[in-house]
Amino acid sequence: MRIRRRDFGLLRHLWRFRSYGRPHLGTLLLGVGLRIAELIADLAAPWPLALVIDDVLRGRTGGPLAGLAAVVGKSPIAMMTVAAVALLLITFASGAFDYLGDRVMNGAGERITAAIRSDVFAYMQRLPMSYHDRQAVGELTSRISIDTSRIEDALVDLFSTLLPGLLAVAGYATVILWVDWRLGLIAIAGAPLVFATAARYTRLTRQSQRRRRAAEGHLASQVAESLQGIRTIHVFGRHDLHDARFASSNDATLAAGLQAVELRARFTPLLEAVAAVGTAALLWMGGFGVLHHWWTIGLLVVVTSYLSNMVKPMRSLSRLSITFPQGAASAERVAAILDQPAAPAAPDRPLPHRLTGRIELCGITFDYGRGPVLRHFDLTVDAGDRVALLGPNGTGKSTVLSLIAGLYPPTRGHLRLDGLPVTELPASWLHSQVAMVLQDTFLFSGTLADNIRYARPDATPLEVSRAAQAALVTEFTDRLPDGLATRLTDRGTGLSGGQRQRVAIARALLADAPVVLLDEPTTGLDTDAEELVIRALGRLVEGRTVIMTTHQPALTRLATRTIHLAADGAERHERPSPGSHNGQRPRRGDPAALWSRRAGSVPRR
Ligand SMILES: Nc1ncnc2c1ncn2[C@@H]1O[C@H](COP(=O)(O)OP(=O)(O)OP(=O)(O)O)[C@@H](O)[C@H]1O
Repeated sequence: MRIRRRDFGLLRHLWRFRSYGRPHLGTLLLGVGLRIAELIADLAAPWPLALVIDDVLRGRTGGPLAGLAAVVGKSPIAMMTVAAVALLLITFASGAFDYLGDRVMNGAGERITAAIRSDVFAYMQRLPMSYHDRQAVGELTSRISIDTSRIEDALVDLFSTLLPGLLAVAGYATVILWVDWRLGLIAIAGAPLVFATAARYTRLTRQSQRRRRAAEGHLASQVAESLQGIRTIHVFGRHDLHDARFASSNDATLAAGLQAVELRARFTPLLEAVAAVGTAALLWMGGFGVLHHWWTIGLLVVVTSYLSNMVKPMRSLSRLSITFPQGAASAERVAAILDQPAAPAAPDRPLPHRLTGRIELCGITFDYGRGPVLRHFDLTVDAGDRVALLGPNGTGKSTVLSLIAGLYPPTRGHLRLDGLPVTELPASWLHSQVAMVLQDTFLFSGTLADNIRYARPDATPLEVSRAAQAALVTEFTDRLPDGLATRLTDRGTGLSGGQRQRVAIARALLADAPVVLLDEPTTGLDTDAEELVIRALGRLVEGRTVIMTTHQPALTRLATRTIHLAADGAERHERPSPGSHNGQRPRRGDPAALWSRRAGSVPRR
């Protein structure tokens, strides 16, 4: 059998997860021991029958069980009783070892999978945003949930099937040869053919499993996308479009699944047919030998029984031609996540407890991979300044905020907070200094209080409730029977846009970060909701450095400066904000003054 480079590649992917087995090595070895014990019991199983046939029915006096006859006496009843009891004990022992072996192996397998899943999830979560921008949610979900389980199957099979299977086949072959080498040679002559058949199927299955997992991953991403966009589907009544997309992915998955089923269905009968050739040869030549008194009937029964028992581990080994390629294909998909370069670790340096909030962007160029979005962009924001970034759609306003929040590193240029390069700051510290309110606030399942506490898990209930009050969240939660303890369902459905934004503001207030980024926080709200959100924002921006992007003139009342981004992401025109008293910063401690002023029109080019 020719082993291709690609085979090693696939096994390499599976092999790299071996370290997860290391903490469970003792358990896995215990499992192997139990499998060996089961094998020994199985090897002993045909001998009571041989005893009855040769020593009781045919009255033989010699043979391998002569010693036993000397112990229990030659009475046929005594020998048959011993044979029957032995058969029962051996069968029970084999069953018990089988049960314990399965529990030990599969238990270790479950733990190994849980550890792999948890590490892959943690690593994937921390991968840079540029990676997540390119990935479909469903595809990643499928890798974490399904592919890790397939790795488990392969790793468990390595210990529970491959090692014991090889031991069993070798054990049976050795014992058969020991019982009578001529009978043994006849019996095991067909084994190489069985292995050649299994090897061929392994190759075919590997390709089929790769296609199948890719199709399943695509199907999962279709489902996830449709569920995320379910509101839009309902609004436009385009269920038919998504039915069609799903059907196309489903057909591909079905075709790959049917191909796998076909391969699997063909495999076992073929293997048994190959094994039957050996059994038929043994039956004919073994019977011939009995007629010529080369060996006894009992011995022929034992060897025939061994040969048929040998098919069991062979069938288990043949299953590996499915689970191994399946596991290898899945390992390749999971390894693709782990092979993504992680965000570089920040250098160890002393950091201030709290930034003053000065932000500098010098000569920033940024490219998502489809051409520069920002070119040589400069902006300096003094501590306590409130800057509104304005400009047409797609000019890179949100991108500027994402860069300051450390979500992407600039392609070129320098971005500093209080003189510290953002790309060299530890993510957890940076997020404690920069709070962000987005246009679409994502709320997680849990209570409203949990969602507010998301920014600062150690906040006390009193602090959460104060933040909720300041952000005008209590204005609507006071009318709910459970108040802040109201549970939100998946993604926080059940709250209006304005209510969600006020929860986001409470979150940011609780974070108490010196820098606040507001990315179109009032978009899509009606005038009343907008007014409430702006009132809440007024409390949030007080005493902090703020950069906001907005198309809503009302929000620019909170700004001290407005900056217009031009379409090429570089050119800009800077004006004092109309709400800033000729460019003077509004008085601190008087946010009401900010939202009571009439919104002035924002000067445009
Ligand atoms: N994650 C991303 N991957 C690739 N391209 C992106 C990504 N986010 C934004 N872009 C592109 O970058 C450009 C700037 O987008 P950005 O959202 O920063 O603009 P904006 O000025 O905030 O627009 P708007 O006013 O519509 O919110 C757009 O052309 C957009 O298509």
